Amino acid sequence: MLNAAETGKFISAKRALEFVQPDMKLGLGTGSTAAWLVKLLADAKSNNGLQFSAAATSSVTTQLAESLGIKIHALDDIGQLDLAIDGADEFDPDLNLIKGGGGALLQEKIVETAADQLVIITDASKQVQHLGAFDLPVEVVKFGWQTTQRLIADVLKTADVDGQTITRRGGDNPFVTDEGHFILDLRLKKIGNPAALATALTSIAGVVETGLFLDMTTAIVVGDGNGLARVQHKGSADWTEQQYDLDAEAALIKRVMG
Ligand SMILES: O=C[C@H](O)[C@H](O)[C@H](O)COP(=O)(O)O
Repeated sequence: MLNAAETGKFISAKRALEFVQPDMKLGLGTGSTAAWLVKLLADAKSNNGLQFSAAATSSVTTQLAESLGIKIHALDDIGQLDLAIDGADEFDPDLNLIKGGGGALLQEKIVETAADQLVIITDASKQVQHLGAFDLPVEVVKFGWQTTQRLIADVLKTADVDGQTITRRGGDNPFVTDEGHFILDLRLKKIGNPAALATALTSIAGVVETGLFLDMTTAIVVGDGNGLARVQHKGSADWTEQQYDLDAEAALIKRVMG
């Protein structure tokens, strides 16, 4: 019923549900993998009585969650979160990430730095040895954005990084984030020192945030198309594995797909 990629996303979201305890305050991520989580949480709420409160990382996730009966609270009302669960565009062996492929990096970083745990749900295609194969999203304010773009190019030159800066489009116009900013995607291929690059970029006044999520992940869940979920916790080299029976999951998949 689902292709291998979607099955992997479903499996990682399903495995991540095991991190959720009753009455937790949750941060809900953005993207196609996080959408599975939102659907599974809505199902657990209505069919198993799971109680939780939630803040969201984007208008898209807010809309999806509320359409499924999950009330979304303002982050400032809900306060410190117990757990945030989100997807990623890339992860490295230290569980550092590139995020923002969907343009939600700023709200994601605000929500996820306010969470005691960050669980990343993903699949093996996102695993890299060095970050940077995925273009690095950088959120910039509209005012003077082309000047900011030039200053970013200078930073790359100074750091001896051979990179291009591409303005993200949304149709004929630049893509606009939930916070009213633009996104510049940096085509770097390989980021030698992610922490130094993040510091250099965010020292430019027009840069709001980067898609480098460093030292934030507490656990990563990697799902695959055969129903295998692998989990690694920060600071451990070990993976634990759990095999799901896809035939047994078929009814749940059908139910949450609506
Ligand atoms: O801005 C978007 C987010 O950072 C997403 O979590 C990321 O792009 C991964 O999305 P997906 O699960 O659709 O691959």
